[in-house]
Amino acid sequence: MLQLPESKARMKTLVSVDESYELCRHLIAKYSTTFYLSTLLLSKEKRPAIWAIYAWCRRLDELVDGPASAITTPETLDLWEQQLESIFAGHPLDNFDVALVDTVQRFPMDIQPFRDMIAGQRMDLYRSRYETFEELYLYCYRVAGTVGLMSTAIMGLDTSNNTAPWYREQQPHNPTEEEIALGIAKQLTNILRDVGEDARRGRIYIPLEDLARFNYTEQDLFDGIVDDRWRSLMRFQIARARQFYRKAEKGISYLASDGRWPVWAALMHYSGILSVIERNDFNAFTKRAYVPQWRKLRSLPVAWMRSQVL
Ligand SMILES: CC(C)=CCC/C(C)=C/CC/C(C)=C/CC/C(C)=C/[C@@H]1[C@@H](COP(=O)(O)OP(=O)(O)O)[C@]1(C)CC/C=C(\C)CC/C=C(\C)CCC=C(C)C
Ligand SMILES: [Mn+2]
Repeated sequence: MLQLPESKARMKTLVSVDESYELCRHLIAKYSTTFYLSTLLLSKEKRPAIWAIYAWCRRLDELVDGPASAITTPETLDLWEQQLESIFAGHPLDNFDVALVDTVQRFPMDIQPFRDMIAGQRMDLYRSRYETFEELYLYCYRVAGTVGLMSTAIMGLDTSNNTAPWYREQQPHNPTEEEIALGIAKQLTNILRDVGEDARRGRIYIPLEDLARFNYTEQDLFDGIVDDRWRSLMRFQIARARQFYRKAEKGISYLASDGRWPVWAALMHYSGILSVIERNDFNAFTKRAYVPQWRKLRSLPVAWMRSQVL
């Protein structure tokens, strides 16, 4: 179980930078094999930095989502925020933070996306419904769009894409919106895949305005009713998520070349979850939509081709 660190006063000597990256590597490999495998396609310098970011995000998410979430309060997140400030000031307070301090020094990045993610996790402490898509979008930006901004700071951009004559007059394209779009698409996908699990915890992320549009009630959702109203509602949600994937795809060619393959691979895997939901006749309540390992492996050469030519 992940825990907040002991208080500063009781802090023991921290591990070395290498040992800390190893802790982060273990954490990502344990929680998310697919993310972990995608990071192996990155250069040796960038890979551990992504692990450090992942570990910070995952530990934060576990505070509000994991087994110890019952004892997480807004004050816990205040503490986490103070710890973040300390990381950016160069002072790690626990063994995982040692790697992140090294990462933010080697790959200068803005602290704001990290603060925004804490704000997103805070929303999970007091909200279990979203009235409109605009409200849900803010949540998705905070808990997932921010990951795009953090990761791109490490993966880097390749400005040689901006050398065509028509760029001379303009600012080079900065793919911030596309970076965020991939996080949004991924989060919308998570929401559709986990709809049953979330309902069992009393949570509904699908905007209530959408439920109303398809004449589907909260009670129907808690009862796991799969009928034509539900199928139409899900088709609508899936189409929306795919719009964000399409937007994200347009930004990948602006990434430094070693980042394009892993990002294509990750994108194809997440968007594949939507197709599995369709194949399951939209029954996300009792059938967990997952992409089998062989299919993920099969998509790697296609992801590579796309990373070379698109
Ligand atoms: C130009 C362009 C397209 C650039 C690409 C930018 C890029 C690499 C974007 C990555 C976007 C992305 C993969 C976002 C992940 C979002 C995510 C998984 C959010 C999860 C939130 C809470 O959701 P929930 O509780 O429903 O999920 P679980 O069931 O608990 O999983 C998060 C859990 C927040 C915490 C996020 C993470 C732990 C993921 C961090 C991932 C990385 C740092 C790796 C990204 C790197 C690559 C190579 C794809
Ligand atoms: Mn979670």
